Amino acid sequence: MSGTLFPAFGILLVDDEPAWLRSVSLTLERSAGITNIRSCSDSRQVMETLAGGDFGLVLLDLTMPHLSGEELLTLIAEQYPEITCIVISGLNQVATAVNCIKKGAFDYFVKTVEEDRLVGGVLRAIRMLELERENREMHSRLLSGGLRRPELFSPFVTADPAMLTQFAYIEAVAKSPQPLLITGESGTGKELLARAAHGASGCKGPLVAVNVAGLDDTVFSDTLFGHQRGAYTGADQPRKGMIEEAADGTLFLDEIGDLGIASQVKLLRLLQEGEYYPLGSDRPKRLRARVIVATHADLAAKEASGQFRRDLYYRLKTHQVRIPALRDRRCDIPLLLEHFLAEAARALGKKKPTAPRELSQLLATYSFPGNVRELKALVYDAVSLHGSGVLSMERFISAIGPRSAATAAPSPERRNPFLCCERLPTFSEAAELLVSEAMQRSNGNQTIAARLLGISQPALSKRLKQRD
Ligand SMILES: Nc1ncnc2c1ncn2[C@@H]1O[C@H](COP(=O)(O)OP(=O)(O)OP(=O)(O)O)[C@@H](O)[C@H]1O
Repeated sequence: MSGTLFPAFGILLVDDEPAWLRSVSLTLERSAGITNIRSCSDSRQVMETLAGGDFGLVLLDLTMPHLSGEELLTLIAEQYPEITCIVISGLNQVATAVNCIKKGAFDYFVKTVEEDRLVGGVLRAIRMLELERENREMHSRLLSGGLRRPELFSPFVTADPAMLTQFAYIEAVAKSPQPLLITGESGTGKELLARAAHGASGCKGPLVAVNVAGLDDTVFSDTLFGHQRGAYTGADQPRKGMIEEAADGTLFLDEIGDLGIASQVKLLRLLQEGEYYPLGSDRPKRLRARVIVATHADLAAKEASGQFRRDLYYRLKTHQVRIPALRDRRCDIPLLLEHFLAEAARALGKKKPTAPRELSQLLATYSFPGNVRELKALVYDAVSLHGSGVLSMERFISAIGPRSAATAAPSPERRNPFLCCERLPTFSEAAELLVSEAMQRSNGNQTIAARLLGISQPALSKRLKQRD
């Protein structure tokens, strides 16, 4: 839904009857928001027109003076195999239809067919072409391995290959009118990524963010769809909905996993039909914004337990990116630490402090349930208390200590590490193993190893001496 034209490629209508061209063009625009349309009433100009523009789809009349639709179908298939043709004929003849399909037509409609079926066929072709384009784009992106516009992702500090792959994916699907689903734990950067996706879409309009968690169905409808004056008691003034505010831009719905079932139905209808009714109005408005949704929740699990509608889930996950948790991309921790130290020092008007070596080691053992946001807050807190010289570890130790990697809630498979041991180790064997593991994880730093083990540093030192 970039700019104002949909789809991103052109659709050429070919028919020798100008009245029919006007009527189809109007139908496609009114019922499906299709605006990237050009018409041609002279069959001899079709090939020249195709040569001059970025066309993806041609709607072709069969019976025309000079060149027939079937002749054009053959020419287009030869010279522009990437263009899809739909034949629209005044005749309902099975043999002709079969012949056209054999020549490569995507579909065949009779002019008297109901509008809905024709529009449905055109939308199907658009969807297929979009998927093909995305596929090609992804393929070339993977082969070239680079980003087209790396500056869009510059707010992200990362060297993680999985993150960089997600950026390439975001660029590949940037112009798709289909929704984009961003998942990831709280604080991983979902909103930051939504902003990058908005930038990559090239849409001229704004990004309008709405946190839908906790909105009841009426507030949800009012916020998104707006209302007319007098729509309900207290609606003294008309109100534009967020969908309208986001026109030609992006509507970002955060915390989508917490949306109630009634509102889920409304969102699905909006995405399927591309239109909505402001409260109190019986005149539909078109959705002219791209929709990006984000959640920290496990939508698959919510769908399985009946808390999230399956049809909406499938619709939303057409394009999906998952941002890994910070603990799963530990190589980013030192980079983010340096970045936030410099950023916090700038913001607080201080000289950038030097981080002690042990700090990186301590952070490397921590599970960061609040992800990047938590690391950022920790660094800002420490820098704000900092005087001069080397940054103190104190704030980090007091914040991280009680919830460090060793004491964080264990995952189910780690709850009992002895499950697979046929013979249980003795107390002293288990203690020895624990000490070795802690020393390894802390790179030999006794202060950190002691914290991991939940004992004091002198107690650990005594144990280590006993080993020697
Ligand atoms: N890779 C990164 N580099 C730099 N800053 C980042 C990065 N990831 C996240 N941030 C920063 O961390 C903070 C949290 O990011 P953001 O709000 O996008 O997370 P979120 O996943 O949307 O969180 P929530 O689920 O709680 O809404 C922001 O200040 C953001 O700028």
